Amino acid sequence: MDFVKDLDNRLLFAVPKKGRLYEQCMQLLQGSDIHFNRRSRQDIALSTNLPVALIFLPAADIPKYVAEGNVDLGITGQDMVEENEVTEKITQLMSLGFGQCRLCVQVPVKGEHQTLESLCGKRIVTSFDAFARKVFEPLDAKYGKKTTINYVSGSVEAACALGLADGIIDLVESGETMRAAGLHDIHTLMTTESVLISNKNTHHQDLISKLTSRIRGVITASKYVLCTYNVERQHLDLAVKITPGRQGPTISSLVSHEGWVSVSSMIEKKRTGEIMDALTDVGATDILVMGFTNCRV
Ligand SMILES: Nc1ncnc2c1ncn2[C@@H]1O[C@H](COP(=O)(O)OP(=O)(O)OP(=O)(O)O)[C@@H](O)[C@H]1O
Ligand SMILES: O=P(O)(O)OC[C@H]1O[C@H](OP(=O)(O)OP(=O)(O)O)[C@H](O)[C@@H]1O
Repeated sequence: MDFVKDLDNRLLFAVPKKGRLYEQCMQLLQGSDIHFNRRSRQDIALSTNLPVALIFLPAADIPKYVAEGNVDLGITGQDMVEENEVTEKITQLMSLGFGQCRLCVQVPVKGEHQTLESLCGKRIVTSFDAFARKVFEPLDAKYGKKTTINYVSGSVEAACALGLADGIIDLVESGETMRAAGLHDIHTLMTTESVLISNKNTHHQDLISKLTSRIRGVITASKYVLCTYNVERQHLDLAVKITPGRQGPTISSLVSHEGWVSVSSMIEKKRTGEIMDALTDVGATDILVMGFTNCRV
């Protein structure tokens, strides 16, 4: 296939080729009806139903490609955007609600250096060397010291045990990797999650709006469920307070039961149990909760 020719006029959409964000990105693309066939080991896949080409890249490189206009749209971590120092050069379209973790300075639990000041002038190992410089350069200037910052691309937590570092800067989600390495965090530099970003001068604004709206629909659908129930009209006010909906509930009369209405409302998925209990308490019956895979609300 002549990819260069086939890429002409397509929106180039960079997604992580592996790692922590990969699976959820693939689910997001599927939910957004962006169809493609990716052949084994190929890093470019043409969409079969939209003028889009998916470019599979390391998450760490995506912010630069987007900022420089090599691709139009991308999914990566907010941490990667800041590490690449391109926050001002890209448009951040939306947070995607996965890949949530913290970027932390970590040291051995029983180590000699337990504060940033104490680490100043010592050795730091990290994949986030720009962040590390931002933290330690001001301290170096203040204390007249020179902190050594060494870049590694992965398994950062091993550095202290190997005697290569006095502290590290890396991501923490559950904290399992950190604890397994005998480390604890002494300072959080940022909290992060995955983000959808675009190039500021892309010629594909209309298509980006369309894709953004599809992706927002999938994310919203994952957070909400549709709740329907019947309730006596005299208790409707109480019930509506429990399920106000995003823009007010839909209410229709129940022809077969005089004085009763049927209510349908979106509710937050994580509050389902609590809401069903409260509806039962105000006399609602036939309470049904249904998930949906996509929406435009
Ligand atoms: N443990 C985690 N929990 C949640 N999100 C994470 C976690 N680790 C990384 N991320 C997010 O995923 C992004 C990519 O990290 P990941 O470790 O997958 O990178 P990678 O180096 O491309 O992959 P790999 O580790 O497979 O080489 C990070 O920038 C961060 O935003
Ligand atoms: O707090 P936790 O839930 O244990 O997650 C944190 C770990 O996840 C990431 O690494 P990943 O497993 O993606 O591999 P890597 O070290 O090769 O980047 C990150 O770099 C930490 O090592």
